[in-house]
Amino acid sequence: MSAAGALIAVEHVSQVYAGRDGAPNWALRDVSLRIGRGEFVCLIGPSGCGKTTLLHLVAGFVKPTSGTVSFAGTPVAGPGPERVVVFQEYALFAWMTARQNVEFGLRTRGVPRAERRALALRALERVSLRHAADRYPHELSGGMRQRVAVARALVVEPEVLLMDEPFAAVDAMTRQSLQEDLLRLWRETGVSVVFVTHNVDEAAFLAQRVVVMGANPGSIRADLAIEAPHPRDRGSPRFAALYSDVADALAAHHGRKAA
Ligand SMILES: Nc1ncnc2c1ncn2[C@@H]1O[C@H](COP(=O)(O)OP(=O)(O)OP(=O)(O)O)[C@@H](O)[C@H]1O
Repeated sequence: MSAAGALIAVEHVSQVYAGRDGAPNWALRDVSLRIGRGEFVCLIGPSGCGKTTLLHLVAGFVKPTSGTVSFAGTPVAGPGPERVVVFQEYALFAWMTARQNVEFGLRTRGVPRAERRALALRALERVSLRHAADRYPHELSGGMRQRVAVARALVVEPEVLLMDEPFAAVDAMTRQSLQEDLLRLWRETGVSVVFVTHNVDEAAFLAQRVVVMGANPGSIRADLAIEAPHPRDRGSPRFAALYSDVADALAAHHGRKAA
């Protein structure tokens, strides 16, 4: 994929912060990554390897120390509705109902009230939460809150969802159903997904491509194509093989098996 043909093109990006001792901390060093339209890519790696930094560069929250980040052939100069971020948790406004939270992004874009309402309800329907539209975040379970966050992200019809460990804070059963829902929404909308996780099972279940990162300096250590079609059956020998491929790539670069 050429840089011009890629939806997201990260070219020789480094991001340096001042460390505690004053020495440079290479959150990312010379990272290049191209992601195509409609791809589902997981970024996996140990704490501190720069996964969130990379996501935030694509989101336009920060500018790289050096190198370039482009989206659809144009340099990223700041956040935009075509690139929305879904955070791990607590990203909903506590004083707004589920529907008002979903409407928020549309309000800032000047969509008229009646249309906003209809679009928000449709987005909540897509995540099976139409019935909870008038509830406040504290009246929703963790899984429901993340469904609202996904509806809020999708309602603006982004080209890419940038997801930062979005399901890390919920229990295992809820997590699996959120993963299945996300795959369905990805299929239905054609949106691209860049999904940060620490979890090998999650990457093996979701991704078409797993980008393995390492720390000190933050960099890409392996880029694995996962060719198995969705839905993937966790009980199958094929899934066990996928899981091992991802775990082995992580272990090869970090000297141990991940969870
Ligand atoms: N704003 C900042 N100022 C200073 N250092 C930062 C900043 N943001 C990130 N870092 C440092 O950059 C490195 C990469 O951080 P980042 O959060 O991107 O890693 P990560 O792989 O997402 O980690 P985790 O899995 O723990 O969330 C870390 O050493 C972190 O301390």
